[in-house]
Amino acid sequence: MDAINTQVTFNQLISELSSRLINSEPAETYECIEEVIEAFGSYAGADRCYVFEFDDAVVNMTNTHEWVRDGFEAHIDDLQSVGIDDLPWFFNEIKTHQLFIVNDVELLPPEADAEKQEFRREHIKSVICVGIVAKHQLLGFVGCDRVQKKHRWTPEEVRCLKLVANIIANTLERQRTYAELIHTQRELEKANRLLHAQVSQDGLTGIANRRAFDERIHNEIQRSMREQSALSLLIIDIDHFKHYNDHYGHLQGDQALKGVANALFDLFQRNTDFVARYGGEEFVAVISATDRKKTEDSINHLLESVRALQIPHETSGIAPYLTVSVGGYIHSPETDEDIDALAEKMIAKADSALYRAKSDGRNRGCLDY
Ligand SMILES: Nc1nc2c(ncn2[C@@H]2O[C@H](COP(=O)(O)OP(=O)(O)OP(=O)(O)O)[C@@H](O)[C@H]2O)c(=O)[nH]1
Repeated sequence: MDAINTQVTFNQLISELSSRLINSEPAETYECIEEVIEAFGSYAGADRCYVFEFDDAVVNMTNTHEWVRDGFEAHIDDLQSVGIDDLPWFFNEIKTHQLFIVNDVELLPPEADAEKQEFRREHIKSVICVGIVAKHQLLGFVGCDRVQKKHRWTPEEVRCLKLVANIIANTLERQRTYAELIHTQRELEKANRLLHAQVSQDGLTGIANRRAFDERIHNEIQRSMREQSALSLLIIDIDHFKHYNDHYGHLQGDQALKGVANALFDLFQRNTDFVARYGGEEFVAVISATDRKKTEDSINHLLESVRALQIPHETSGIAPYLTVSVGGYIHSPETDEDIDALAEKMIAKADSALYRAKSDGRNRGCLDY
């Protein structure tokens, strides 16, 4: 009667644990497996119950879960990354039959000498292990030991341990699939970030391109509405760049564009600043949380930093080196302005200020507000 009661209790517990495992989050799975082996260990009157997992190459096995009866020695720390060659007979049995039953360690055959020595070292008298197999792949095994005295494993205990191995196999398989899914998801996110960086970057100069500018100006307009702070937009255009190209050649023209882009990039380093190549020999800068004085200072700094590059431009007619003209517009937003319309208006205003700077003799800036 006692045996029947024990069996009923075990079956109930295993059924509860397997439904918990089905619904468990990956973080809870570890704990659930510990409870499953504890349930089996208690049911089978074992002194120790454990799970080993093989590595991908199936050359090493690691004790990943262990339950020990109170007062018995735990071995999990000694049994990390154990070579399967250390226990060849055992491994062959598990691989071939997915089952290893020893009622009396002292009666192991001579070819299992390595196993006998190991079991003696761990004071094991009887041992049973069942392979954990998922999708025809041997992932590891679950087993238990009797240390105090020998035990003849019953067919019912074998059946129950096979059930436990099956539950663990499904759980590990699910965990692996989950880990693979997370890995794939991370790879995709990384690829997307890279792609986004590529489509937002200007191929020649390496700074942001017009597409990135369009996105940024919209975000900055939203921010300036939220924070009720002024926003400046500058359009920067290289003076007489056609003459430069005609005189020095297109390749050197490219180098000059890179030089100007780097100088602008170095200048607009604040988090709230942004610079992009707008197209051809035109650049744009967005300055957030600013005011008229700060914007004028920025314009003067950038005119000066391009002059300071001292890129020779013999055919400029303005200076012996490369210069730029700047058109700027500073806007203090109302709360409910149309963002697209405002972006267009800011570009048009900065563009007409640039036109004035060009008409007034170039190598200078004009700011509208
Ligand atoms: N090397 C090089 N030149 C470019 C590139 N993109 C545009 N350009 C040249 O930039 C020049 C722009 O000429 P324009 O629009 O007439 O302007 P500009 O000569 O600078 O005259 P202003 O702006 O009025 O001072 C053209 O000669 C284009 O070929 C580029 O990627 N590389």
